[in-house]
Amino acid sequence: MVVDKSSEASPLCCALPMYSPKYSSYATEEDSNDLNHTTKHKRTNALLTNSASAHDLRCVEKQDSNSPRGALEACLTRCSISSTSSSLDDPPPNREAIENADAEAVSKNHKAHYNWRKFFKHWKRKSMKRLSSFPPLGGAPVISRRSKNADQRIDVLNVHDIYDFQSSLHSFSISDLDIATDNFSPENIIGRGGYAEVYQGILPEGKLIAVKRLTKGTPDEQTAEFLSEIGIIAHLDHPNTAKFIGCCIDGGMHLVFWLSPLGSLGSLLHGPSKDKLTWDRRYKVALGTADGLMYLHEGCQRRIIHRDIKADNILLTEDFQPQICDFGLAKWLPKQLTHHNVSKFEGTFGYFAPEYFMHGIVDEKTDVFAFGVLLLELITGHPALDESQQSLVLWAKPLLDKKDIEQLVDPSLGDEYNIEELRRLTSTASLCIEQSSLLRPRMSQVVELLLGQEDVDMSLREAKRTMLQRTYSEGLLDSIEYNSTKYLGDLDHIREVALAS
Ligand SMILES: Nc1ncnc2c1ncn2[C@@H]1O[C@H](COP(=O)(O)OP(=O)(O)OP(=O)(O)O)[C@@H](O)[C@H]1O
Repeated sequence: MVVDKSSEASPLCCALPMYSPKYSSYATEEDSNDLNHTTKHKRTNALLTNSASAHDLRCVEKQDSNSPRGALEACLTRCSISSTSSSLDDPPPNREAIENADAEAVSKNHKAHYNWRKFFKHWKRKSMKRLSSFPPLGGAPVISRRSKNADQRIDVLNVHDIYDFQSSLHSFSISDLDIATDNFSPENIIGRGGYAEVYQGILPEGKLIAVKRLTKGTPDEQTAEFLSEIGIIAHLDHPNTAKFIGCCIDGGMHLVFWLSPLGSLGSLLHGPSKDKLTWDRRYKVALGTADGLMYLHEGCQRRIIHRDIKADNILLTEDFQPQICDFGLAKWLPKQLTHHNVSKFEGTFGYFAPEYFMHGIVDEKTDVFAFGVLLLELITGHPALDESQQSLVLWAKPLLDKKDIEQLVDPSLGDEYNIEELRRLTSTASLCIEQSSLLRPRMSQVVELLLGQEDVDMSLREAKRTMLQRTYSEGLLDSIEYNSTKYLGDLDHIREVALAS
């Protein structure tokens, strides 16, 4: 096997060629109800093939270095090069079993299984309490070729290397978590998502935790979700991102976070405790979420696109500091790429940017669009899609265009809001939900807009004016021409296809 020297060596730092198939059909929809509640979450998967088997996921994502899991797998594939001298005692994959199948695909599949089994087994064996699991993004260990002699022994990144990084992450045993959650008692369930059940728990020293136990899908799908999420969150360190403290791979896949005592913004905004969300707190949530998203897009070593920004994925600390959570769909975007094309259609209805459901395009601006919808939710108190599937964006847009902003304010706030802050929130929301991604601000501009930096607002509006002039003189630009009616039509079409399958 040849080591690909063109790619970086860190399991979390690979920059392999991008795989960008076009999606062709929409297949499944899962409803999930957040126990904290009320917002109806819908996740759709548009699949290249007609089933979402783990094999499909692996085949698609294995080549996708922008997925943290893909990058981790690429690293571990390299680890397998030295597996003959490994001290691990797993048997190699059974070659006979794959003879009658598509040899290449199945053998890749086996290798991935083998690598992950080996990794997890080794992880458990270390029986370490301190989990020094993943190297920091900047400190990529180097893959080196020790010899090119006949036996092709190559000294590559070893599983041990992955451990030799200091980290404050904790490796929990299943009994730790059983004790903390009272044997995963249903009474301790605080949230349910498309892939997981989340339990609250308490550590012996009295600290409160949230244990995300991956429950849906096949073991391979759970592994995929686990690795995708862990590949991102293990590197995050910002006041406005969820606080990941460790994991457990006994008896299933578990991610452990500090508990956010108020649960999700969605559960509060659309639940019985809505009155806690005063205007000041809403404004704080808007600013903090914008800061967290700016950190993901512009402050991390690699651009991270969250892909599922929504009220249910914003947790709240006891002082209403927002924390972005659920990085199961997140993608890295290498510097040299303007955007990423996804092959699977995933996310949440009501928050999709037009270019995402038209062309599968994912970049920072798709998150910006979703953030705009979130701002509208904060202002209006309406969900992104209501029970009759009405889109908040389409309801709010005419009012935003007419600057009839007071009509937008959540009636439960009465007159208890700051008109200047309302202006900032509505004008920012209006820019974020522009049909054309080019006209949407970057998150750093969003933060400035929310803080009242007029010049950003002016420059964005000037950009829009220029673009419109060009549009009329040079023929209509698709993105501008893509109007609300078409947006609604496409949204309906996608919904119909998803529900029909
Ligand atoms: N650290 C935490 N503290 C408090 N509540 C939490 C925490 N993490 C998750 N939750 C609750 O659990 C819910 C589901 O969590 P999460 O979104 O991570 O699961 P998921 O299965 O990945 O969801 P999705 O279907 O959006 O992908 C959240 O909306 C929130 O209500």
